[in-house]
Amino acid sequence: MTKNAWGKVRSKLRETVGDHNFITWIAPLELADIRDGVAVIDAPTNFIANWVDRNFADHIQRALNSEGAGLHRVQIRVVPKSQRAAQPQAADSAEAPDTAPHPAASAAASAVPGDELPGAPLDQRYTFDNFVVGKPNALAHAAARRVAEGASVTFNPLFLYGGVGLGKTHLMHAIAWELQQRNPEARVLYLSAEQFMYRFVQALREKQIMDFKSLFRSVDILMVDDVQFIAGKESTQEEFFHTFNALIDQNKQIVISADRAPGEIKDLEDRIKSRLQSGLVVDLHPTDYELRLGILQQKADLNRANYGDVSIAPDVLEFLAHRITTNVRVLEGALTRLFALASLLGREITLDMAQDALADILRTSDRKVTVEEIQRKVADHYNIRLSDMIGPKRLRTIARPRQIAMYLAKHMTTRSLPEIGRRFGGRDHTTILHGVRKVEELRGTDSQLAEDLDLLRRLLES
Ligand SMILES: Nc1ncnc2c1ncn2[C@@H]1O[C@H](COP(=O)(O)OP(=O)(O)OP(=O)(O)O)[C@@H](O)[C@H]1O
Repeated sequence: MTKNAWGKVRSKLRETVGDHNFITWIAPLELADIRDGVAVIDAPTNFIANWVDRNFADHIQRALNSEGAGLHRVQIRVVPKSQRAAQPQAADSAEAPDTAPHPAASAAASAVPGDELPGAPLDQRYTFDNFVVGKPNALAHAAARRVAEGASVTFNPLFLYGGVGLGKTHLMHAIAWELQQRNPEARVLYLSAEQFMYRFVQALREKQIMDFKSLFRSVDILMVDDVQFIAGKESTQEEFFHTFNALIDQNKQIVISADRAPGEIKDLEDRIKSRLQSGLVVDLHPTDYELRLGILQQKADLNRANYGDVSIAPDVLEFLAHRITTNVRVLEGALTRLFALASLLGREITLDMAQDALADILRTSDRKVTVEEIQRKVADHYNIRLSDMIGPKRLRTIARPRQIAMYLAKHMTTRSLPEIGRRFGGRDHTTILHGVRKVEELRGTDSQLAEDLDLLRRLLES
């Protein structure tokens, strides 16, 4: 069995066990050998090996057999990462939550032998390579890159903040991956503020607070995600403050993320606020259309690799970038749903299918542009009367703007063709469809019209 075939088996497993299980349990495994009908699989820790053996061995055997391996057994053995042959970084990404050491945490953890290991798993997809840069996140990305270079500590802490699903966690993981790759010895510790609190409380309960302190003070880089979580939790804040100060004093890099700026986190002690502000504070702005389109194009390419046979009509990505403006996670979810559906049905992803399959998402992120607003803006733009939008005139100077309004109504609202027809003076849905198609066709050849469409869209979205 070649590495390539193992790659295929892994993709299959990802489909059967789901993303979350895959990242946590399957991604860290390596196929070591197949002999006499037995596949030998290496796992990096006892914990993962046991879990996989109990829960996923059958899946793995079936997936390998579907590639012609002819197995009657799968044997999972423990081979710590450091003892494995060189292998791609991506395959080693994630480990079990809580109980198993993460590669990024292992060095730090081993500083206190026998202690509970505090690191959180890193997602192998969250790398700089997979992060699309646009105007809204350029500064945060540049700052993250600088920290990931691991050279001299220039701003400490780096504080990243921004709304839900705008890429804070992605950037934090990317920093951790990069640092680890550049310097495998570096003791990088990434965890959420919630996990920090959990570890702290556990250490208190088990009277191991000195171990806890020395563990956290022995890391080279500490990364704490969603720090707003410790607001209102006094003793955790206190401990966090001391850890923070100890690391800064030793010139160790700290990276923090939160959903808002330090000064805006309620119930956070002032001395912590001011500490958090003492380095570089950068925010991830809400995405703009171009960034959303860039992200969608990248995710569509990744999805194509998973669902090889699915094709997607070009206007679908533009439609999604226009319509789903809430956050990148929702955007990703929408695209995944379309690919899964198209693959199940064996169909191309078209605009109609997208509108249908994503009606729930589109409704909630609908900016509530109405057909009437569209008609008004288009009439203004082309200097025609609003009544001509719904009237019967067939003059080109009136009929074309009307068709443009039909096109925008189809693309920017969730109204069906008959519903749009009713709002255009009771026209039949086939007339609307004809208008939409006409504009779609002209858009490719008439650059003035394409520009008008863009402008009108922006006006309607603002
Ligand atoms: N610029 C980007 N390029 C590629 N993917 C992105 C980008 N921004 C966000 N994402 C993706 O969007 C999803 C949500 O991002 P992430 O989890 O990092 O958000 P977050 O800001 O930490 O959100 P939360 O506040 O919910 O913790 C992830 O799958 C991430 O990969």
